Amino acid sequence: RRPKNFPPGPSILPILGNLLQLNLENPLNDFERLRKTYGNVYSLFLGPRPAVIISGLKAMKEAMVIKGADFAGRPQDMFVNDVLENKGVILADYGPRWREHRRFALTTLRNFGLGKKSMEEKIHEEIQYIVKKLDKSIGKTMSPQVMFHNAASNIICQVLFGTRYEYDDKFITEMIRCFTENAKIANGPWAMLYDSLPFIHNLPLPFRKAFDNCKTCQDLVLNLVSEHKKTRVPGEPRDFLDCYLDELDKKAEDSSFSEDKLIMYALDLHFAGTDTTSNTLLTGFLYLMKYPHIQERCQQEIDEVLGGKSQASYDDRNNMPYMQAVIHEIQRMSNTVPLSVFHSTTKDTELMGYSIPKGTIIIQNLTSVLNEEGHWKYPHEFNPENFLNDQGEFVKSDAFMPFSAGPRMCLGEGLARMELFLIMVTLLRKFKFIWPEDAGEPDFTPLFGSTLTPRPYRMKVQLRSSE
Ligand code: HEM
Repeated sequence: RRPKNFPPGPSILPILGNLLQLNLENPLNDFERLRKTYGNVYSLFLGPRPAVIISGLKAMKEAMVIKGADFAGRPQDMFVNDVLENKGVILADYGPRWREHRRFALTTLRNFGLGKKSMEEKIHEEIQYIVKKLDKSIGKTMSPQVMFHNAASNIICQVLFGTRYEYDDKFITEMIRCFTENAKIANGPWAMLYDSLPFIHNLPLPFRKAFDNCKTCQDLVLNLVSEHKKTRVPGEPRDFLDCYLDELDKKAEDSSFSEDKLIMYALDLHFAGTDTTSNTLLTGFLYLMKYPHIQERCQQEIDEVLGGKSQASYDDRNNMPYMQAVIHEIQRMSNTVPLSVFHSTTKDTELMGYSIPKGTIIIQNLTSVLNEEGHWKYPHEFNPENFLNDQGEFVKSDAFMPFSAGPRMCLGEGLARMELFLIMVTLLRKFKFIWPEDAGEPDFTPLFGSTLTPRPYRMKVQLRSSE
């Protein structure tokens, strides 16, 4: 039964809660349907667990920004917590461990170049491998899926492990296989059933695959940690792993750092930095092929601004309002992390007049903000005008929230934005991307999971200089 003054919602069945009201393969349409009936703050029961679904900018801001600390927890007893053994930073509950690890990641990313030229160089180095791959496909069609995943993964690998991997290296192929599978299992039907029906936890059901995948990744990173321990010079860190090992040497008494947390932490960052950026790029190129006139206008602006420069720099974005608008529109429409990462309330609190007890699961329906009417000129269509004013200047609405907002907001936003800009500008400067004539119409219905993934597609690649 709903507690007093709890947000409204559909009637609840014993044991199953509201599971039967959701399409467990992809509940996004159900969330929207229920929002229309119950409003921007409503509740559902995932089995016996109450969850509040927040939609629309006003309620989202009240929860995530104005009352940020009240809503900054993470549930600690769900499928994903069991898979990741309650370690790492993404799922850490609001408190000292999360705060120290988050601060450490931000400092380390900055020390290894984020926000500086050195990170741009690392990204450009990786782009050369993408270019090489595309060069080999000139005049033909190719599938960009693996290429973008590998590239995004390598960029974060350079920071984490001080190395990049060839695109067919076992480390990277195994990691990406595990990540992509787990991203789909994590918000999928078996995870929902696991969260709702505790008695199935030990049964040999398909969700076990996620545990096996996680174990595979842990072993791969464990090997890297062992190698690092042999070759490191304390106090002279080469990468994130070395920095963390240095931190362990300090052995502060009340420190929340430990070697077993390091493995999952590195995995967290690797996963968060790979599946998100690459799926955004994949959706982006799909739109640019669907709308060749938008692709051409980007190329025109890139040519004008870069002129004879050998490569784009991140600062060039300030002179490229159209390209900026296109990248933001791609992020808005690709809606890569549609339900954010589940939060929980850290104390009894209120939202839009409703009472929400401590420990309630909070689901952010980011989709409902990214396409909310009243905030966008064209909420339901791909149109860079959504980010341009009448003078053609780039403007960003508060409702642009693909990285969420508040204390738990994505800590990789800076890196992701730099990657998206440099990769898209460099590739569009050199190549033209064409939807193959025999491929029918592009299908924009994504595959659902913790990240949304466009359906596999092929693209035809042409050199622009040969036009
Ligand atoms: C287009 C790319 C990306 C998108 C759309 C994205 C989106 C998100 C979202 C929606 C969250 C959940 C925020 C919340 O719970 O309120 C998140 C969290 C997080 N992201 Fe990203 N992300 C992207 C790229 C990255 C990259 C490149 C990294 C790697 C450095 C990263 C690391 C993280 C981490 C560590 C968290 C957990 C933060 C915390 O719990 O305190 N993300 N991201």
